[in-house]
Amino acid sequence: MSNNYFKIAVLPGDGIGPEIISESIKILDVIAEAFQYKFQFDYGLIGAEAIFKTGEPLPEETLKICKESDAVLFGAIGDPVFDNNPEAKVRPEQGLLKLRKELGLFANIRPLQTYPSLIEKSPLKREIIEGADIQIFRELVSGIYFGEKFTDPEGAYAYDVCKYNREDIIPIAHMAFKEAQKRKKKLTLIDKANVLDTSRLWRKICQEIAPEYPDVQLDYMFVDNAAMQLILNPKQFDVILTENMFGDIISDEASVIGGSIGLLPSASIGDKNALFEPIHGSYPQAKGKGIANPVASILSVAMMLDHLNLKQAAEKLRQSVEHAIENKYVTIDLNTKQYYSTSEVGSFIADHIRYSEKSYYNFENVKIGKSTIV
Ligand SMILES: NC(=O)c1ccc[n+]([C@@H]2O[C@H](COP(=O)([O-])OP(=O)(O)OC[C@H]3O[C@@H](n4cnc5c(N)ncnc54)[C@H](O)[C@@H]3O)[C@@H](O)[C@H]2O)c1
Ligand SMILES: CC(C)[C@H](C(=O)O)[C@@H](O)C(=O)O
Ligand SMILES: [Mg+2]
Repeated sequence: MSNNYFKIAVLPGDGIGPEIISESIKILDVIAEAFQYKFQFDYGLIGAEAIFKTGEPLPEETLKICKESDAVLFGAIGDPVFDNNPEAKVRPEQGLLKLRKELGLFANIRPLQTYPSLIEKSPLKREIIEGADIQIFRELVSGIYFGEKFTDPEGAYAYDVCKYNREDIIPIAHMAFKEAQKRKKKLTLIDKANVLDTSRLWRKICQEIAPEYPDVQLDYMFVDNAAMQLILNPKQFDVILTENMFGDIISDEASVIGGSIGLLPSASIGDKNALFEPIHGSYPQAKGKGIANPVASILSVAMMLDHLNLKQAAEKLRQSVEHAIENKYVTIDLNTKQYYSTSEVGSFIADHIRYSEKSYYNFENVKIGKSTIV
């Protein structure tokens, strides 16, 4: 791999997945041009679309493309056909879970921030959310999602086992401590240690590791209280560390602070591979309507650029997203009176990158619509 050529596996998936991924590809095309990189896009089937076409939620070919990539760009999966049928044995979500496991993506990082012009869009009060800035570290390949499961054929009972090994916890705990060191030096482990053995193992291991990070304050919070504290006083959090299912739930909740789940990106990191996806799902009600917010996917691209060490491009992309948001160039989830389509928002961000990247286009002020690029 030369340092300006990258193989990107692209898995659009279901529902709004293809629409938001198109915008991310639009952005990557502009970044390639502006910064002189080359991205090779290898598309793969996953989720319901893959089941309909191949019978498998994660075809071998898709897994191969992902394993050979420098990064995976993932849209969303899930379809009401399966959501509404509890008897379905083959399900779209199995594709994503298998992919995470096969690629060893143990750490799912979900950053949350607020934007000044969107403060009023959150149902929470300004003084509560203004300045909130949280990084959630969610363990992604163990716990109840991956434990033994069983459904009695008669339908009398079913179970899902939640199991954690030390080795599942140690690497992500170190990552979270290191991230806290770079930030406000506060790490909150969210668990249910008053009830669950697995949670007590998480606490024990975090206590063992903590002395290696003497500058980081390690706090604990039970998940039920955390669900309340997140919307009562989100600014008390800096870095959050938690297990798989708690992380899934509290990150959707945390998205309310930012104004829309359509803004929240994520990075799923393993030792060899990495995948970038919004935290939201396939939002099937919006499929094909051009109303989905593409920003979560576009910011996932920014996380991907960081991961590929293309820091300048990542920074430019984030600035361009902020520029769109500050200029109220947003989808309907963020402004029901004046809004733009999925592709208009993507194009606005792409144009801002294109025309403001002075190293490539040597001019200072270009007008796009009502906004001046500076
Ligand atoms: N990573 C994934 O692919 C992923 C994540 C979550 C859910 N799912 C799947 O998605 C399907 C739908 O699940 P759900 O309805 O619980 O969750 P969802 O995230 O798809 O949608 C929940 C709500 O969030 C809002 N929303 C989501 N994405 C948005 C966007 N880009 N722009 C604006 N608003 C947005 C909408 O109001 C929507 O009704 C299910 O099949 C589920 O399994 C997949
Ligand atoms: C679709 C589902 C398997 C997935 C999860 O629970 O991890 C989703 O909710 C997410 O947050 O990425
Ligand atoms: Mg989720």
